[in-house]
Amino acid sequence: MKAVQYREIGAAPEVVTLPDPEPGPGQVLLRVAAAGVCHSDIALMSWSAESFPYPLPLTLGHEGAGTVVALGDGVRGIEEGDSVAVYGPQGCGRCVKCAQGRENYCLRAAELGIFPPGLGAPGAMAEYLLVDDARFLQPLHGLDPVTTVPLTDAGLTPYHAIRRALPKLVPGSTAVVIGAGGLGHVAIQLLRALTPARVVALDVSEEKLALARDVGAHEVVLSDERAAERVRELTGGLGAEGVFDFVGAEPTTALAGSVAAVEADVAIVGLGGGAVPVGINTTAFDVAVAAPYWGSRSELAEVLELARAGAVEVRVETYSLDEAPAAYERLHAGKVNGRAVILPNG
Ligand SMILES: NC(=O)c1ccc[n+]([C@@H]2O[C@H](COP(=O)([O-])OP(=O)(O)OC[C@H]3O[C@@H](n4cnc5c(N)ncnc54)[C@H](O)[C@@H]3O)[C@@H](O)[C@H]2O)c1
Ligand SMILES: [Zn+2]
Repeated sequence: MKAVQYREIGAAPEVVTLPDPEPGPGQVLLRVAAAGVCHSDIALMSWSAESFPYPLPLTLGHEGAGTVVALGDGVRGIEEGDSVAVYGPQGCGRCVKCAQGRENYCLRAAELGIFPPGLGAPGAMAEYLLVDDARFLQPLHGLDPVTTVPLTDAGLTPYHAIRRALPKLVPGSTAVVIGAGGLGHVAIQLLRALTPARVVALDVSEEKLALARDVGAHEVVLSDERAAERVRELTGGLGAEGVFDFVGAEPTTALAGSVAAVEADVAIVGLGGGAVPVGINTTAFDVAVAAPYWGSRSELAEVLELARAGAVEVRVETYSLDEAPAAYERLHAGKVNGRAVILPNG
């Protein structure tokens, strides 16, 4: 089969030919219909050899959806021909987080060498994907795999972050979304569907601001040195009760801290390495700052239900497997509008 691999530290991803995988006991083989291109992969591919956490070569793609084509011994409850989305986080299967279906917070998995597809284990940017356990598969029930696949990360991650902040997002409140990219443009829609908050979206690109407006942001603000002041003005000087930073770099985490209202919930989702300056001497007391990671299995099921109800619609640009390296370049250059999705089987 053909697959997209990150093979060498600092090199661009490459399209290679690999043996077709076969399911072992308990495993499920998918013919991949769609694989999402996430900015986290770009962060990952910028790490040094010393800090790179996974074995190379690595088949990319931690957002995957496809059709079940073969079942390993002992797999029950799923049939060949089923169309499914893959829940990415993996767990040890024995800790409290795993029992709760919150494999995203299982810390033992990595210690045991159990990794998510595309983030340590072979990922979805290939014609076929092996999934270790049927409990990580969620039926699509008629959803289009191409527009649904980003929901496994670009939908699930903002959904998890927003759920934490729901008690703060009451009528009259404001939610700020920093970065209206793959995750951010879904976050805006989730905020509109789940909360009465006024949604203010920020980005450095006018095109992304147009997309943000198109998917439901009430206000858009260019993310420049005047942005904090603009957001403060829009909130009558009080700041926002929910702040979601999908960039996470120094300028945006500083912005996130400075637009937070008293008792705000600030979620730093982007992996840009910035920190939020909060303290008792700032204007915002009792701000809670969190760095949420991905989401739970039940939250993925909930996000898929929202898509079925028409509450979220991912904007996608589609590419063939051979075009995947070019799709990563476009994402790196900030040119992807919505989410880039690879179609490994054409
Ligand atoms: N915590 C998690 O579980 C998790 C999961 C998935 C992705 N991520 C991270 O979330 C971030 C977003 O991922 P994505 O795939 O949506 O990326 P993306 O490239 O699609 O979107 C990023 C957006 O941020 C905008 N942007 C860049 N600099 C900005 C600035 N200074 N101010 C405002 N906007 C700015 C870009 O124009 C772009 O629209 C990445 O850092 C990614 O690694 C984290
Ligand atoms: Zn991701």
